[in-house]
Amino acid sequence: MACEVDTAFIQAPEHRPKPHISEAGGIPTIDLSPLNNHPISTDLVAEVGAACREWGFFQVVNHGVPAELRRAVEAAAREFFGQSVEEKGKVRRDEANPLGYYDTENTKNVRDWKEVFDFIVKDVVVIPAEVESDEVQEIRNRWPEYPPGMSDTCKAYARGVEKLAFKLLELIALSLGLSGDRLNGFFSNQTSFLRLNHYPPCPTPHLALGVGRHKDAGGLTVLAQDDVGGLDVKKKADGEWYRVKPIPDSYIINVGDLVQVWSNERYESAEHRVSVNSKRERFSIPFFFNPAHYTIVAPLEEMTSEENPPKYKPFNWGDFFKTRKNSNFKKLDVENLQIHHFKISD
Ligand SMILES: O=C(O)CCC(=O)C(=O)O
Ligand SMILES: [Fe+2]
Repeated sequence: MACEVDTAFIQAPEHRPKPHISEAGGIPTIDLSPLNNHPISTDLVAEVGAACREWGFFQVVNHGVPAELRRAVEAAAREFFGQSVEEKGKVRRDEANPLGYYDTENTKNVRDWKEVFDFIVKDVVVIPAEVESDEVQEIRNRWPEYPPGMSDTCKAYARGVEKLAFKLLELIALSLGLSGDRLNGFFSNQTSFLRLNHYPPCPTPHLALGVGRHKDAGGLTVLAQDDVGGLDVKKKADGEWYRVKPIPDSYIINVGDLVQVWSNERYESAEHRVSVNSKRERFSIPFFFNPAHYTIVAPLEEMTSEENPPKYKPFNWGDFFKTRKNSNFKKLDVENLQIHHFKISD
């Protein structure tokens, strides 16, 4: 990455990070150890519900993902990104296959100060070949030669966070007054993927962002961050940005756009972004828990009534996902696709 900042990275003044961001009164931390008891404690369900309503974000501790799996994948990420761009470029993502290494992603048409490596949990995932076409395409992981065993390390970690994601899906369903397994059916042929994020130190952290402000498009996200910090979440109530304080071995959970639609806006996906700094590189690993490509997403019947009619028209997840991915790849002159484009006006 160039040392002088390229204008492609420069955020419009209103989106540049402010130097003082509140660390106090941030997103709630929830202890998941009551999950070991049956039935699931109603206090825990209520805590998850309150966090989803107020923030759309929370951290979890005692989540059951073995720490060794996380250590191993963090070490692999460090080794992989430590190589030359030429080496990393051997597993570069392209338009035909969105998996692998990538260092020129745009969020809302501004370039992010980061490099990433994307992979899927299973060996193959089916997505639409083109937007609004019946043809499908199989995508497969691209694994680098170095570090050795990276595919096994990444897959073992993925299976661990996937289990956690299913537990969270159940808690979220219960917190909406639904049966615990109500949302599971959407996730039987997942398009979930994981991303290794590396944010190098940035000479102009006041002008650029590691990831520009955005909402996650899928079901929910299970994120591991290191001890550097930089993730900022916008709170609905006051519109301010709050920095998420790193808690060792915890996970940061956020509900994505699909939960917003399924719940008919009882929960909303929150805007977030990543600030960078000039001194320390930062690593993070999100797991994006996404449904099967053919899922038709619409407010759940149980979440709507005559007084509370559906706020969204049904849409196809595969098309939405594919359109969003294309916009990360290319710089567009228009706003990229967002769920508000499916909103039914009041
Ligand atoms: O690095 C982080 O803390 C968050 C990254 C993120 O929001 C994303 O990749 O969608
Ligand atoms: Fe995100």
